[in-house]
Amino acid sequence: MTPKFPRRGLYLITPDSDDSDALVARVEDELPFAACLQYRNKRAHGERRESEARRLRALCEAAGVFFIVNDDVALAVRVGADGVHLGEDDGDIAAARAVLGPDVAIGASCYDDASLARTAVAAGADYVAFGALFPSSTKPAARRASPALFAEAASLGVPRVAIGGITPDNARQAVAAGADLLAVIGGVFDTPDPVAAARRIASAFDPTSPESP
Ligand SMILES: Cc1ncc(COP(=O)(O)OP(=O)(O)O)c(N)n1
Ligand SMILES: Cc1nc(C(=O)O)sc1CCOP(=O)(O)O
Ligand SMILES: [Mg+2]
Repeated sequence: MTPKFPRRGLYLITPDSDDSDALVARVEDELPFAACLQYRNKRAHGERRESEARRLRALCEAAGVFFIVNDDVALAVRVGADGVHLGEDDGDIAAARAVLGPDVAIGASCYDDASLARTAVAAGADYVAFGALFPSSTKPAARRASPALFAEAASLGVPRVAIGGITPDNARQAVAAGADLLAVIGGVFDTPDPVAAARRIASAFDPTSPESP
């Protein structure tokens, strides 16, 4: 049975990489702290992209982590992903739903715009993402999203993902604004200790967990 998209937690996204083995090894270490993993490698194409997606799909299956493919509905189908993430240039949500059927999750980038989120949910999206919440070194030109968007989108009834510049130090701010999941690349993978960073971001959802220095 296809798992349901998680309601809360760390939504890890793979960093760009030219080395498949290194990419898979890096992700494996942080998976225990993730509710969800998105395969996003803008440097991989064709067979390498498919092979990386298959390897990560298998790791997620074993770890019980929800697996999402970025941008590419056909690749998501080929590797049996649990979901696909679509941005403004990645095709129509209703068309993706028609291909994927009811059980594969669709996530939608909504940038800084609550009306995009309403349209996406009406078209069949299972979660919405707003960003960039903080300045992002991965995507420095990303337009900035107001923290107020998360409250505005609460009535949509789907998980709200925050993305862009999230780090262990600002993760609690994003959760306090109403984000249900925190999507992170650099705040985990560009740190000296990615496992510790992933653990700290995951702990932002636990109000009883003391903030570590
Ligand atoms: C969870 C999540 N949110 C937003 C994005 C960005 O999607 P998009 O605007 O299509 O940009 P690219 O990631 O394709 O460069 C995302 N991937 N994941
Ligand atoms: C891929 C992406 N999309 C964004 C958006 O705002 O839609 S920000 C972003 C980059 C996320 O990486 P980092 O965690 O390193 O900032
Ligand atoms: Mg995209």
